[in-house]
Amino acid sequence: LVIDASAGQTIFEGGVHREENFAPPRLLDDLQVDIAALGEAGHFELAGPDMRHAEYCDPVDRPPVGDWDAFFALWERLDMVRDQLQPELGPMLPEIELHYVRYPKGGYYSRHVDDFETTEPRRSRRRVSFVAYLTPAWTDHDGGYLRVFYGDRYADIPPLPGSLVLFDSYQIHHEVLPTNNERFCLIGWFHTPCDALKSNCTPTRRERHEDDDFTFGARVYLNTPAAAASSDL
Ligand SMILES: O=C(O)CCC(=O)C(=O)O
Ligand SMILES: [Fe+2]
Repeated sequence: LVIDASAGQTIFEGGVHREENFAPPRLLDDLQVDIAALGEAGHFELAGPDMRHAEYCDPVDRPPVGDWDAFFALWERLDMVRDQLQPELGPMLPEIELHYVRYPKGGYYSRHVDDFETTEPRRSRRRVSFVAYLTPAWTDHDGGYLRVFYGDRYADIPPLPGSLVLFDSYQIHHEVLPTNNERFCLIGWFHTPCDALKSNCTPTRRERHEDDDFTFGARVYLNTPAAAASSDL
């Protein structure tokens, strides 16, 4: 197991799983080199809407700079996480949505959810959100906590270097509190396949899947590798 065995159950129940030292210190060092090189190459771009103040970069489709092997090591570990979570959370596509994010001093991200109802047809939707925190050092004074909401209560999660945080993309409202220092992370989403013929696949009522099928509300998605392989994000 690449993360704690309790992770799938925690996420299934609408909790937040935190895994400390997901990226070991040496990998963290190399990832910082990678991010710095991509920054110098001008590969980061400001996110559009003003609810967030951060810059994003595609770590996969990149100019030939940085430490690809370090990024790839993190990507592989995340793919193992995806594999580990499938028995509890249902099938998730091998294509993973990924961004490096840089929050400058004063950066933030207002309260939001990562997946929401849509009337647009879609082939997959965000199922599990994850954030790998890649800032070299963090102290309480740096701020930039991830605030997660449970109804009218909340918890503040420190962006500890090398830690990984995972939660349900549809259920968990969250925000990034203003950071007092530059803050780096790799964020991304594991997608679940949708029935391409239906307009959307928003879960209305959650049920635990059984054997090879899993159910969100009224819809059943078959766990067939062929279906997963042919979908794109
Ligand atoms: O930076 C973080 O801790 C979370 C970012 C986030 O919520 C998002 O990009 O959707
Ligand atoms: Fe988010």
